[in-house]
Amino acid sequence: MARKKIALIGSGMIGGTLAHLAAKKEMGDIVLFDIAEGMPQGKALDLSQCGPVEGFDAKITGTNDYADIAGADVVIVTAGVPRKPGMSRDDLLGINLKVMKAVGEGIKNNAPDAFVICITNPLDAMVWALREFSGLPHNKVVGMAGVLDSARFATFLAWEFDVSVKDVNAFVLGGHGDTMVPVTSYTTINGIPVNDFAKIKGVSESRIDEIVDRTRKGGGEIVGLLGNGSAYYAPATSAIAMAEAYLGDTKRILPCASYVDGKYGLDGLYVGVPTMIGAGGTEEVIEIELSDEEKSNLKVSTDAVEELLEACKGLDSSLA
Ligand SMILES: NC(=O)C1=CN([C@@H]2O[C@H](COP(=O)(O)OP(=O)(O)OC[C@H]3O[C@@H](n4cnc5c(N)ncnc54)[C@H](O)[C@@H]3O)[C@@H](O)[C@H]2O)C=CC1
Ligand SMILES: O=C([O-])CC(=O)C(=O)O
Repeated sequence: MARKKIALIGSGMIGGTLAHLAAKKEMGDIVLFDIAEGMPQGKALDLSQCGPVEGFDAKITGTNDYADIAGADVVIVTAGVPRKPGMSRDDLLGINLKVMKAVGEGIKNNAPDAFVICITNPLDAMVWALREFSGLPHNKVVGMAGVLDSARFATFLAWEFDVSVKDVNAFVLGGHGDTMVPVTSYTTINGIPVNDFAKIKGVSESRIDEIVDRTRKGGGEIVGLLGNGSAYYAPATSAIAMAEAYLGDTKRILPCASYVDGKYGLDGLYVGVPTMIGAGGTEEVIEIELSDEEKSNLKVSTDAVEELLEACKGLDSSLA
């Protein structure tokens, strides 16, 4: 059986990390694409030379030509610009929307059968625009954010309770902005609801609220510390988990920016919801019961995404 092919559009910090992870896991052969000349080729050479040390078989190539992504099984998109300290993700909308247009056309013309995972910010608007520009089916285009946001929530909870991260099952819904919705009612420590666990451990409700707030601002905290660019290790590993679910047809239930049309009272929007990923792409959006407060928090978050979609339509008339 031929090896799988993974195309990475954007070979910057996340793109390079994705390539390394995918190679180490022998997920398939890897094509690094970027508009910067020489850079994807250089990264591909460098990464190839990890093979003998780490013991992986993967052909890694770099390119500036979309024709080289032909036949890709999975395409992961990080092309565009990251934010700088003091900026919000939404400030990237204008510049990254143009990038999504070029990338969407490149995918449509060269890898129309791929499962496409978008990472570029502002995430929920960019994945929607990428789907529109590429014309691929909605179930084959998804955004990565919820796996990362949930991993941040889980990390902070594990630190607070001094327990293994493996036992923390944390859950974040909504858009990938500061209005995202960490859902404590669905967050457990190996099955024990987090609020019950907090009582057992003598952790106050206000401390849990602080952790929720830190999760919401988790991306900005790293942007502020790095000073130049944004997080890339955890974003890359989160997208790889989604790609593995597709390639292995594992039917994992992951929080993804999926196309929601009808459920959660939403009308044709990409936003973070529990999603089953298998060989069919995003096979099912799972609608969970939410409290009135959680519903109203989700509405604030989805309203913010809707505003961004309107802004996209204003900037590019082909989206209107
Ligand atoms: N969804 C999420 O949870 C997260 C999203 N991000 C976003 O991911 C994106 C990428 O982040 P990094 O890899 O750190 O940025 P980076 O700047 O290191 O890499 C981006 C790459 O895109 C390339 N590029 C620009 N225009 C292009 C085009 N038209 N076609 C192909 N390549 C193009 C650049 O040359 C650069 O190499 C940013 O928008 C960032 O905000 C970052 C972290 C988490
Ligand atoms: O904060 C940013 O700009 C990058 C990002 O989306 C994240 O790390 O969650």
